[in-house]
Amino acid sequence: MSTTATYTYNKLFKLENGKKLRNVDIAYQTYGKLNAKKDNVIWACHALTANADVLDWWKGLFGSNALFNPEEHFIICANVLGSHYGTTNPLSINPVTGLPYYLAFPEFTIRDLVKAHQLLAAHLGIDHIKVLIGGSLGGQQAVEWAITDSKIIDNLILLATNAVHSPWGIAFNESQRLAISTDRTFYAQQPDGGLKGLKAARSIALLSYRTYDAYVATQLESVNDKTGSFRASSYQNYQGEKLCKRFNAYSYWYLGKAMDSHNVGRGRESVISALKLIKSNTLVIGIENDVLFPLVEQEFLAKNITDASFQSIKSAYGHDGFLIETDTLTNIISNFLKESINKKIIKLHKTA
Ligand SMILES: CC(=O)SCCNC(=O)CCNC(=O)[C@H](O)C(C)(C)COP(=O)(O)OP(=O)(O)OC[C@H]1O[C@@H](n2cnc3c(N)ncnc32)[C@H](O)[C@@H]1OP(=O)(O)O
Ligand SMILES: N[C@@H](CCO)C(=O)O
Repeated sequence: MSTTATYTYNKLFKLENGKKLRNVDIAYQTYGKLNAKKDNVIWACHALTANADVLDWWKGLFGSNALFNPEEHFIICANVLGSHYGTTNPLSINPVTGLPYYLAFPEFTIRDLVKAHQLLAAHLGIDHIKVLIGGSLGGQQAVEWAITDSKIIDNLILLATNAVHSPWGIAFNESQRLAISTDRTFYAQQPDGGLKGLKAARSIALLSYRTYDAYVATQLESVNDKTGSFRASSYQNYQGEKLCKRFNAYSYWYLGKAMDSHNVGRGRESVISALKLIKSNTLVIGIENDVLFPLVEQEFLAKNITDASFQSIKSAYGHDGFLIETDTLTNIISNFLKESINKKIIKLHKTA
């Protein structure tokens, strides 16, 4: 059983920067049924350009016959604030002006994305999450959520993510915004504004999601006599155009800024003391040749979250491997969840 729905938060939604949004829509999908004990919730947080349909974009890990399946679990995934897929975003109508926001949309942070999803959880009557999982920007949300409300999360799974977005990551995002800003249609504020810029931005982003080896494996020329029209060039164009067919430049611009804002130490004693607030049983997974979120960032998370273990995986894809290496991830995560049950049994014996 799957449900696609939108929850509208009718009160003023106060952002971290103090600005307010009215009537925030939160688009979400659920799969399966909440059991009587309300202890089978799997909440997936999506990354930069995905949507609420986790069974579609995380096939292999989510789906019938997969580890996270709707027969056994109540799976929830919500589209993030500012994104293109149904949640309030820069193309939404500003109730004050009656016109789309475009660049009048307020900037927001990862904490705002989490706050919206916490409101949705309250609306759905979810007060206990068996597994909270996310990769990349999804992992940034999951770690923030766990810091603010660890007691409701039994198991936290963080993939290819970090505690603070790095100068390197911010530089990639800024380069993408520079590409969008060279497209004058972006400032015309129309639904398809900035699409040429978005195409270039995705092409830049791809370089951080893939690796040298992946390009050699998939885009190497089979002949030696070419001086132009290279496969790698065609691939960059194709990938840019593919995103433009399903996303908008304004959401992309704002979501990159939200990613830049990610710093679990902001307004708290320190990054480490913020991570220490997480009491959930935690698994951190990194990808060996991830150039955007290098392993050192996941090692840092695992070292400073009290009850955390760390695993690294290999992926020819690099960073995007967290979306693709679902067989390996299924093995690692199912072992982690089995150990989590054992830990619970040991704890029960100790307290009995
Ligand atoms: C409505 C929706 O689609 S919703 C959301 C879907 N997306 C998401 O959820 C975001 C997360 N997903 C992703 O970022 C990506 O889908 C990933 C990382 C999982 C996989 O990326 P892909 O682009 O599928 O893989 P890859 O990098 O191997 O590229 C393959 C594509 O490039 C094309 N391609 C490969 N080489 C070339 C080339 N030299 N020239 C032109 N095209 C090429 C392939 O034909 C293929 O095209 P297709 O996507 O139309 O089938
Ligand atoms: N490829 C991912 C971003 C990488 O985290 C996406 O487009 O959502």
